[in-house]
Amino acid sequence: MRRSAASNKTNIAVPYAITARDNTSANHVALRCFCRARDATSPNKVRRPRPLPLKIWRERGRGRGLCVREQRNVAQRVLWMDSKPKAGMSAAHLSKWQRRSFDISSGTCAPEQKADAIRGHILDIQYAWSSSLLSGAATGYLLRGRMELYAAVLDLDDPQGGLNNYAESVLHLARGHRNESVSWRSALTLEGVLAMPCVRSMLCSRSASSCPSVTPVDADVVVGKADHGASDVGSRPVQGTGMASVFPEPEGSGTPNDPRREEAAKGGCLLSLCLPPVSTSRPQPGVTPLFATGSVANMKCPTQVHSVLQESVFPSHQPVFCPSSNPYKRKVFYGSVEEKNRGLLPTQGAEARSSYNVAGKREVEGHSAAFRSAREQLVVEQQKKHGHQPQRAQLTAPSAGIKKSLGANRPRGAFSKFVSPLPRQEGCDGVGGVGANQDQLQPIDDRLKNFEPKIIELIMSEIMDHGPPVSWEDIAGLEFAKATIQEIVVWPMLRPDIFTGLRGPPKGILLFGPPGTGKTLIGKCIACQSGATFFSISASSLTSKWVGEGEKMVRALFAIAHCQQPAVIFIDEIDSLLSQRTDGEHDSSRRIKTEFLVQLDGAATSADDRILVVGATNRPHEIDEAARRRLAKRLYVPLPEAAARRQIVVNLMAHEKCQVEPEELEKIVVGSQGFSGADMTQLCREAALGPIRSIRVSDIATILPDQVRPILYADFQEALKTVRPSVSPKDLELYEEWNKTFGCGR
Ligand SMILES: Nc1ncnc2c1ncn2[C@@H]1O[C@H](COP(=O)(O)OP(=O)(O)OP(=O)(O)O)[C@@H](O)[C@H]1O
Ligand SMILES: [Mg+2]
Repeated sequence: MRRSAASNKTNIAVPYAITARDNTSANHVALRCFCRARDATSPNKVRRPRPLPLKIWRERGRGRGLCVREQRNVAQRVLWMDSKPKAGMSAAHLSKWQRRSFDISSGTCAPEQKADAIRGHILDIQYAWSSSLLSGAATGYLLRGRMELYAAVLDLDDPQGGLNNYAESVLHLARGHRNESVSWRSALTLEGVLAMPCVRSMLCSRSASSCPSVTPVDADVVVGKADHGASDVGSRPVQGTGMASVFPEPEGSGTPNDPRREEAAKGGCLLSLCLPPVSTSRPQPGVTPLFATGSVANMKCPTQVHSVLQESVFPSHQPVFCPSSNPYKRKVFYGSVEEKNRGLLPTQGAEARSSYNVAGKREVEGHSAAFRSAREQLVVEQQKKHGHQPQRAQLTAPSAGIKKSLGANRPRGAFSKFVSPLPRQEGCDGVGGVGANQDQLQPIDDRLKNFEPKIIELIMSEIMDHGPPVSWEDIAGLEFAKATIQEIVVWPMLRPDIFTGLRGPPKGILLFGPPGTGKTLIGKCIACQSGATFFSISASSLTSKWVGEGEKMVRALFAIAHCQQPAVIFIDEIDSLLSQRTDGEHDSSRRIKTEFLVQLDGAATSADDRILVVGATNRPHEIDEAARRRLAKRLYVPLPEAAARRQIVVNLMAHEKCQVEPEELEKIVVGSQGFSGADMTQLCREAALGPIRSIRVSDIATILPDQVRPILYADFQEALKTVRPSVSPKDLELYEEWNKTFGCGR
């Protein structure tokens, strides 16, 4: 039910309402209201407040439907009313709230009193919220104001006004003064205090006589937009000091009017410390230590102070980037740095700046500046190509801060979150934005505009970020397969200019062989080592119950891969997708196959495109002959030979406590003839359980990891009794046969 503003007003404007503002005049008004509420005939009695607004408040779901201001007013009133157990007590409670309000706003109160009063208010508000008298919004509003006031009282760096004087107590400990426990000795010494010059100088200025060992030094702190006028003397760098700053500072350039310094200050919370060599510096005449001048008082956010402390804990003399509480400032700061690094002109627009943001951050965070992933490279090239035409998404994106380019700038890693290729507004829920405003779901690349966003989303979710890193050394044996893959996949990605024409890589590879021989492992290795966008597609993700949907998926897959070049599409168990076409086959699966074959043939791609399809199967004979032709390089992944089996055991046992002599290892290798890589892994797992099985059941709960005996040859002997090869010789013959007929091995 809608209520008019006027009716709200009538209901809420009771004489007892305390205004939310804690200024003195507002409190006077409230107090006057309170006095008027007293019964004229019996002044000690307090008239009951009218219950209607409170009832409405409660009935309507704790103020839902009221604007924040109305909620605030009602909340104040509810607070007061609820803190009144009896009618006679109300005056006391009101006066308590009032007294605290006066304490908070008064200029004469001691900071301790102020802090107490604010704490009292906070407790009252919390109590009202926990008793379901206040809505979350009203509580948040009320608490926020008090928290800010509280923080202001606590963090004030004024010995008279501020409460947080940690240095005093630390100094007290460091001086070795006795405290409550006489026997306790502090391990802290002044010598042990980390080199934070400004703290030292402050400590020494406060206790000059008691800490002769500390060398006072000078510090220069540039903090956000701090006013350098009054405290400039203290913040001026001393010539000849070791400057640790983002911008290299030539000699004599540390003047207050230095444009770079101003730029740094614009960056928000950029903090640079000038740390002179401790042994040589003495305080300059007229240079006041930073803390004493009150410059830290200019640090409004606690994180800034935290940054100073961080510098003291990690005295690496590196520039400290204080994360600003204002994300916009942070963005601006990163932007400025990366513009410097990349030589972008400010006139090039927010689009260009934002698309470089991630790379810029990476540089700022100390990563290799030269490294650029394939996807980032693609974005850069696209920018160059269509420099004057901002991409579609960039035009439709709601703000520069959340632009994305088809996942190109996504953080990589096993646990990194999937980032949709579609621009999405803050607060828009639902993966893929299905059902969301279509205008906001425009794909970034024009080549993808004909595909439904949810299909693109689905395909993008199959892009495999680098999971647990797999290197070529992790794959035992399979030398021929590894060398061929490097030649086909890795080098052409590295040097596309050399691998052109006839040397151009094939469009498809088929890895076939018995189960558990490392085909999927090779796929993971390609994902890690090739530097290409790696799509790990399962056949099930390309099939759909909806007619025509499967083909669309296949088309979308290749279109996205086209946008994300160089790209590798890895299809594990490819036989289930590209099995031979038969007469009784379902129409939809036949169409998917056809579409896949068309795409694989490169109908929609040019010779310059770098899209490679890698299929893996242990049923190569079931693959459709047309698909077989298109997967031109068919590599046999056989059972591991003796050397490979040995390497698998050595690799796995390297992480365990193991005592196996070389000759015993040879016996294990001989005993595991016919085992696949997966079987060898299983053998090692079984052997690793041997030491555990030798522990008495009663000890298993208490034994320490160090007390578990190492894995011995005897454990392998036991394991060999239970682990059997998973590939039969008959199956092997089939693979060998197929390899001879269709394989590309020697
Ligand atoms: N050559 C190898 N080197 C090291 N480990 C291997 C090797 N081959 C197999 N393994 C081990 O076996 C496990 C299974 O291998 P993988 O999944 O790659 O087999 P696969 O060939 O894909 O089998 P399937 O055909 O059944 O899918 C791997 O995780 C790895 O631990
Ligand atoms: Mg596999």
